[in-house]
Amino acid sequence: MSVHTQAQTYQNYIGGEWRPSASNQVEASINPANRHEVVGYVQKSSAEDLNQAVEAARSAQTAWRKLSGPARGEYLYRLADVLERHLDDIAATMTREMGKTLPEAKGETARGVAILRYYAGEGMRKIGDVIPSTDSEGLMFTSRVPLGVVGVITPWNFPVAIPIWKIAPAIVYGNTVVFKPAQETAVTAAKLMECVDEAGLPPGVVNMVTGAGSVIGQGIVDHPGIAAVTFTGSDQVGKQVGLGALARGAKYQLEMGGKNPVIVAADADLDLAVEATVSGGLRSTGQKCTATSRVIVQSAVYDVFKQKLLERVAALKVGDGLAPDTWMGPCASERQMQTVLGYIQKGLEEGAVLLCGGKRVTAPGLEHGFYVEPTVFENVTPDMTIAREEIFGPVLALIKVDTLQEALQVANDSRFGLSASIFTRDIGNMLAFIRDMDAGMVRINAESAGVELQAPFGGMKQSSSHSREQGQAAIEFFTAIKTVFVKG
Ligand SMILES: NC(=O)C1=CN([C@@H]2O[C@H](COP(=O)(O)OP(=O)(O)OC[C@H]3O[C@@H](n4cnc5c(N)ncnc54)[C@H](OP(=O)(O)O)[C@@H]3O)[C@@H](O)[C@H]2O)C=CC1
Ligand SMILES: O=C(O)CCC(=O)C(=O)O
Repeated sequence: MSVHTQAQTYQNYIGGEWRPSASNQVEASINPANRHEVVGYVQKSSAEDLNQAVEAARSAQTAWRKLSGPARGEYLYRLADVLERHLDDIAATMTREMGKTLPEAKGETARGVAILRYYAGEGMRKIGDVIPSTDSEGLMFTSRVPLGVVGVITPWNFPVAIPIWKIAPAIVYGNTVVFKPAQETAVTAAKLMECVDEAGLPPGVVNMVTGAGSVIGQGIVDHPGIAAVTFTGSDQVGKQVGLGALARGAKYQLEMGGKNPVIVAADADLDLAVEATVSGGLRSTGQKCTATSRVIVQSAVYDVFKQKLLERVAALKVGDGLAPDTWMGPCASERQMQTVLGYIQKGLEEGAVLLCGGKRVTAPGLEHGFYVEPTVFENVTPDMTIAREEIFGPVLALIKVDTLQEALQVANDSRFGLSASIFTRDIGNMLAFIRDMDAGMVRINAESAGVELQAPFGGMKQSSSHSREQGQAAIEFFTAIKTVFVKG
C-alpha cells in the first residue's frame, strides 16, 4: 500500500516557469525510511525538455553576464535569505527523500545558505591581474569571463549543498545554468528551485530538468549549447561525462569517488580517533565521498581501539531520520542498500571477519525501509574488494599494520585520493602524513568528512578531474581567462 494522498507533483523549472515534461510522464520519489511513502512525483523529462532549458539559459545569458558582479551577488544574497526562511521545510524534505537525519539535513541546508553568501561576496572580488608588459607604453591585464551555459549534474547524497556549491559560483561569475539533479532527490531540488523563483532571479538564469541520467545527464554532456559540465557522482559515470565533454571540446569538472583512510597511530588519542572514525565513517549512513572507510591501526593499540570502536558502534541508534533519537538513517535507495549488502557479502567471501552488523535491519517499524546495520570488519587486507572499492554505506574495514610507514603505504594503495586522516600526537608523524599522503584533503586529528566551503575541495588520482571546487578555487572552472593588451 502506498501513502501518496498528499504527494505533490513537481515540474521542471525552465525560463522562470514551471513546466511539465513533454512526455507528460512522472515518477514517484519515495521515502527510503518507508518505501510505501511517496514524497512527491517528479518529471521524467526528454531531450525536448532539455532543449527548452538550454534555449532559456542561452537567452538569459547575455543580459546576465552584462550585470556587474556585485549586482549578480545581490541576487545570491536574496536567494540565501529565501533558502534560510525555508530551511526547516527543505531539510525535512531532504530527510524524507534520501534518509539522512534531520539535524544533518538542517546542517546541510544551513551550509547551502552560507555557500550562497560566500559567493555573493565573490561578486565584489577581483577578476583579473595587471601584468607588466615589456612594452613600457602598453597596459597588460587579465580579465575573467563567463563560459556561457553550464550543465550541473549532481548526486543524491548532498541534494542541497552540492547543487549550490556548483550553481552559486557558476552564476555569480556570469554563467547561466541547466541543472539536472539526481532523480532520487528531485523533490528536494524542486524546492530549491522554488527558492530561486521566490528570490526573483531573472528567468532562465537557473533552469532545472529532472529525468534519467542516461537521458538528461547524457543529454547535457552531448548538448552543443552547453559550454561546460560540472559533475559529482560515481567514478564510472564521471569518466563517461569527462570523455563525452572532451569529445566535443566542452570544459568539464568531475568529483567522483573516495576510499578514504584514517590512520590511528600508536600514540593517538584513542577516544578522539574512535569518535572521528564513527562520525566520519557512519554519519549520513556512510554516503559521503569523503566518508572514512579504511581504518588503518597500528598493532600496538589495535585491540584497545577495536574494543572502544565496537562499544561506540553498538550504541548507535538506527532509525527514521525524522525521529529525534535516530543517529543513523537508512540507505538512500533500495539499489544503494543492495549495493552495500553486496559488498558486505563480498567481504565475507574474501575472508574478512565480521565484528558487528552486516545485515539489513528489519526490526518492527523499520521493515519497510532500506536500513543496513552499522558494520565493522577486521582482518581486512589491502587487496580485498571492501578495501578497494567505494561502498557508500555504513561499513568500516579495519586493517592492522605494525609501523607508520606501512600505514602510509596501505593508505596510498588506492586508485582514489580524496580525503585522509591521521590520529597522532607526534609532529614527525603529522609532517610525514602531510608530505606523503596522496589525497586532496589531509586532516590531522580530525575526521575525513566535513569540508569547509571557503577552502578548495577535490581529490588526487581518480577521485577528480584534478580541478578543485568551492572557495576561491571555483573561479578556475567557472570562468575563462582573457589576456588583454592595450596601447593608446
Ligand atoms: N562522489 C560522490 O559524491 C558520489 C558517489 N557516488 C557513488 O556512485 C555510486 C552510484 O550512485 P549513483 O547515484 O548511481 O551515481 P551516478 O554517478 O549514477 O549519479 C550521479 C548523477 O549523474 C547522473 N547520471 C547518471 N548517468 C548519467 C550519464 N550517462 N550521463 C550523465 N549523467 C548521468 C545521475 O542521474 P540519475 O540520478 O537520474 O541517474 C545523477 O544525477 C554510489 O554507490 C557511490 O559509490 C554516488 C553519489 C555521490
Ligand atoms: O564531507 C563533506 O562535507 C562533503 C562530501 C561530499 O562532497 C560528497 O560526499 O559528495
